[in-house]
Amino acid sequence: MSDSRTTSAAPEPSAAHPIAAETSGDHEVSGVDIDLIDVVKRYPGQQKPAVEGLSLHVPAGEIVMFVGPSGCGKTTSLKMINRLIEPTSGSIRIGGEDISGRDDDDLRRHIGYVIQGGSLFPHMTVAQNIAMVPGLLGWDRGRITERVDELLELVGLDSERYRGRYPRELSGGQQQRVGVARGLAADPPVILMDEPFGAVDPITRQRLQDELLSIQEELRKTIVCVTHDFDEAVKLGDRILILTEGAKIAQYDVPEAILSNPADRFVADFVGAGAALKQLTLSRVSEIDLGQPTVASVGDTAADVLRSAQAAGDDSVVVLDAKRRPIDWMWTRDLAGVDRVPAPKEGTDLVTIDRRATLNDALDTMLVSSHGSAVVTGRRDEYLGVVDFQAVLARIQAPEADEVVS
Ligand SMILES: Nc1ncnc2c1ncn2[C@@H]1O[C@H](COP(=O)(O)OP(=O)(O)OP(=O)(O)O)[C@@H](O)[C@H]1O
Repeated sequence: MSDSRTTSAAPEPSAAHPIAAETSGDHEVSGVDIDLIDVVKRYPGQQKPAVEGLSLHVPAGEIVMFVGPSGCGKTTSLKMINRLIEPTSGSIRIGGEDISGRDDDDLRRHIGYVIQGGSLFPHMTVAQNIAMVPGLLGWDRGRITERVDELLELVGLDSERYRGRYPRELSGGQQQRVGVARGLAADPPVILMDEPFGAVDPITRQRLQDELLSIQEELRKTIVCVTHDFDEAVKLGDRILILTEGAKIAQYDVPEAILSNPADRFVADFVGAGAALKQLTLSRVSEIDLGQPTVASVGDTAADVLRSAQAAGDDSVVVLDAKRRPIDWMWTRDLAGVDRVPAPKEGTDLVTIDRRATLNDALDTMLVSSHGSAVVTGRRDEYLGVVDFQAVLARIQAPEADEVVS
């Protein structure tokens, strides 16, 4: 069953600032604790409660993933945290404050909510969608404009280009990014997500997940996220909550513990036969020694670049832009006949991987790369190096990886 962390006592409410930031260690935690105490939800006309007495402690600044079979009560449990659904009994505390006493509209303005597809208002621009909650909270115009630009940047969209667009003028992945920006807009300490990346293709999904991890590294919100995808839960979750029918806790623990020590047969079945392989999802690209092939900028003298590449024994060169973001990955043979390093050809879309991506993601990306390896980026897409199969294998076979891949 659940570990001791599921039943810690709820903190005392602070009368002055019930939903305020906490600090822990080196990192500023902007999230707050969430506590569910014996929460029951019985829908009218239903024989059995959808949620039969859920008690749960979500620590400030962590991502907790809710998983479990269809109909087990994940979404009902999530929506009770922002009172989109009212519990039949029990209590919920956010930052120590019992939310039943709060005005529900006001509560929802202080809790981010991100759902599948972004659910943007079609008649509003990107900027208007993001600005909605800050507007309702009475922020002044200048502060809102600044915030919209900052958030678009944070979710990887160029503000100039996208702030005036309507949702129909965006791809599914971009709409989802705007949905995340909107959820973060008023800087809420708590963000609830329901299948946030369910509607996008696997590569976009992977990028959005990486971006969420990157944002979380900076902001340390408390995030509760429902997913159908167990791999996503392992990748994103500081903890995973596995529920059975009636939102009963089958196991609540860190991903490593669930994978290596499932609490019972139900969890073992749920985790599935590929548990050892899934552990690849626990290792990140950032743990790997990256290769450092020759780099160049557009316009560099080709002969100089070739000489450096040959001296280093490289058969390819990574081309960076002025902000050190990778834009092309050329074979040295293609430099032989030119004077200067050319700009990437029209339509070149270099596939890169974020350092927070998992080794599973890295293997997927390498398989579609013509180089058989992948260019790795860090904060704000800055170039870090290159990862190849040998490096991934070396990581998996390293002694310290034994407990990860057993
Ligand atoms: N408005 C409602 N009225 C009556 N029953 C409902 C209502 N909403 C949900 N239920 C029932 O409550 C149970 C839990 O539903 P919930 O949507 O929370 O499950 P879930 O785990 O999120 O499911 P899924 O993974 O399929 O989205 C289900 O049996 C569902 O049929």
